[in-house]
Amino acid sequence: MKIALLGYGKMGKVIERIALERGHEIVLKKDESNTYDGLSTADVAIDFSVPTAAVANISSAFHANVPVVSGTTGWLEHFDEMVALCNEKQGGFISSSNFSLGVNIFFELNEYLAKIMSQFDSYKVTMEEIHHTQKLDAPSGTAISLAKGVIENSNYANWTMDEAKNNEIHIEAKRIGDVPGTHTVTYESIVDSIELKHTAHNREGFALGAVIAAEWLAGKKGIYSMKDVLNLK
Ligand SMILES: NC(=O)C1=CN([C@@H]2O[C@H](COP(=O)(O)OP(=O)(O)OC[C@H]3O[C@@H](n4cnc5c(N)ncnc54)[C@H](OP(=O)(O)O)[C@@H]3O)[C@@H](O)[C@H]2O)C=CC1
Ligand SMILES: O=C(O)C1=N[C@H](C(=O)O)C[C@H](O)C1
Repeated sequence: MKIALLGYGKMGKVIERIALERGHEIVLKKDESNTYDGLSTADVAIDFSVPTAAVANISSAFHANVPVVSGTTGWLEHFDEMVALCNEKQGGFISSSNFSLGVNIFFELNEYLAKIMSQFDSYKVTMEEIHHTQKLDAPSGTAISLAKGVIENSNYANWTMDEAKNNEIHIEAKRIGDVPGTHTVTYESIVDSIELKHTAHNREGFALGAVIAAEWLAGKKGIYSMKDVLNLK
């Protein structure tokens, strides 16, 4: 496939290496300074940029009739707009806060545990995410996805980074060194704790998942998620 990289930072460079290893061609490496020249020749655009650029990048791809795999986080208040544009252009779109196989398995475990724990008032759930000090957004998109997974399968109504009310999930965001991404979901009672934890050792899993998602999306129209790609529905 011909791939346009929208965002050529830490993730873009790992995605480039994995894509080339899998026999793909990179037709555009867009950073803040250059244009979208070459985008329309791509079979797919992979966006790992910054929260303030994702909407313009994704929109540009849909207007160029190029399907999009977006991993950028911190822009999801505009998600519905991008879905509407994708449908208007009859495009293809996969957005995920985390493309790694391990985290998507973690998402399933999180939802399963939330269903079980919703029966027991004696436990309170909290979340912690740890990332590198260069990360622009907080909490992480993965942590927000985890919180949504609990909310959809329990009596919790919202998440917060402040002190949580009874029906809220507290998310603690820590920024330490060059940590790739560690997420912990904890259910605490007065007698014990139950913890789910995912630790990324590097960015390989995120990048491989994004390239596999791009390969899966080829020729498809519509809005999909990693649940579709990994057949986890
Ligand atoms: N879904 C997933 O699996 C994962 C998602 N992410 C997310 O991906 C995003 C990128 O992460 P990461 O690669 O580590 O971050 P980086 O900061 O290393 O890379 C982002 C790049 O985007 C560039 N950029 C800035 N403006 C634009 C623009 N208008 N168009 C294109 N590129 C632009 C930046 O350039 P400059 O530095 O000059 O501003 C930078 O090189 C983040 O939102 C992060 O949360 C990260 C890992 C996994
Ligand atoms: O910025 C990062 O590095 C990461 N961001 C994503 C997120 O916000 O969840 C995914 C991963 O945790 C790495």
